[in-house]
Amino acid sequence: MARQTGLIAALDTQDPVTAKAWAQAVGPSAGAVKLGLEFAYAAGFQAVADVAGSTPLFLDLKLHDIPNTVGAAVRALSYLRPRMLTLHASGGRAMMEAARQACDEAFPADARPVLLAVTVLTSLDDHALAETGVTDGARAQVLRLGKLALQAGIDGLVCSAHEIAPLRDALGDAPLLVTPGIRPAGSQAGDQKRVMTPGEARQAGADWIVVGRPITQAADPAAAAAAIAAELAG
Ligand SMILES: O=c1ccn([C@@H]2O[C@H](COP(=O)(O)O)[C@@H](O)[C@H]2O)c(=O)[nH]1
Repeated sequence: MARQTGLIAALDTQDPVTAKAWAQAVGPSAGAVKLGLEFAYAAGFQAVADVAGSTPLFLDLKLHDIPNTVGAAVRALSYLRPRMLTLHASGGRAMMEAARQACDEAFPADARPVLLAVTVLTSLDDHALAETGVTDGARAQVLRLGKLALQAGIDGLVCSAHEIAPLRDALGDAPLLVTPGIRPAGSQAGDQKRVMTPGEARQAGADWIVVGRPITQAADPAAAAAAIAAELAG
């Protein structure tokens, strides 16, 4: 059965007014807004809540620390009621289990966020990954960390669209697959290395694509988001 692919708009800025304007612009096209390290560090967590408003919040904090600290952090941010929350799979099984346990304890059952484990950042190619000591390539590492994350009770994975097919072969249909590194045809890749277009990611079977600068740096962010949503609709 064909999967539906939704758009998450990454609102990477330090300015709450800009973020709010972008959130309104993408509202008709995006299923969630993503606020992350840049915005939270610059503007604070109350601004995160304000910008998201009633739009589902993808809170991209990429937690990565010892299990006790990550569990405590998850409890501390539960008041924000994120719909999705990220952590790094490379933090290990115990860290991910601590995050899952904290979610189960700190959130009401019907408001538990979807926990997403970042496997290999989409800004890394095989060469950059080898410099960190992982020498068998991004695909193998995504599969390794993806399996570990699911064993630890994580709901879904952040990966590039290139890894969707091998992940589905290995892990089946259940895990939610969320793919940044998305570039509409003709747009700049910038620091992203493992990229696909929105249409290619949809064909590959992404549940969600994450798109930032191709929307936020466009002359008309609302039109850019609408064009991506149309490409996803096929
Ligand atoms: O592997 C990852 C994990 C997270 N991201 C985040 O997604 C957006 C992408 O923004 P673009 O401007 O479309 O490149 C950004 O917020 C990253 O922090 C990622 O790119 N790759």
